Amino acid sequence: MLKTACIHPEIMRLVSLCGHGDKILIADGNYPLDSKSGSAAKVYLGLTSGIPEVTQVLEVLSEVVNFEKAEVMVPTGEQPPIFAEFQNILGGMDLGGLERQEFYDACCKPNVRLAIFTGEKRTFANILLTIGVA
Ligand SMILES: C[C@@H]1O[C@H](O)[C@@H](O)[C@H](O)[C@@H]1O
Repeated sequence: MLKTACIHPEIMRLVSLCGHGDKILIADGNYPLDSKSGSAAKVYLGLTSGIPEVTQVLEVLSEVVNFEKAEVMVPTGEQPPIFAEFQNILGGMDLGGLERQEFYDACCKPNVRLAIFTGEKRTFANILLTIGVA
């Protein structure tokens, strides 16, 4: 077993092919990943309801790559509590907010290189991350 934070072969391969400015989507279990992630490579990690959570995947990816920007899909009402968890994991980074359709559009752009589907049950628990320099 590898001693790296991430031991998933396909995710490690795809992340290693990314560079500064490329984007990675970690999506909740309700996100229409197949139709709303453009040409990004898709990894279906969701096993059952709630496993894994988006925050667990974010924690692991944050160990292997630097992120310089993070965007979330914002609902019309209250801000979901998971946004504070995202910020915490990302060392207090501000989150950019996109409306639902804007978020889908951003995720369909060619610079989104990897899209990860989780079993996350919480809604509006998607995060679009931009890779920074190492
Ligand atoms: C309305 C929103 O649609 C998105 O695709 C989902 O990922 C969110 O959780 C929420 O259901």
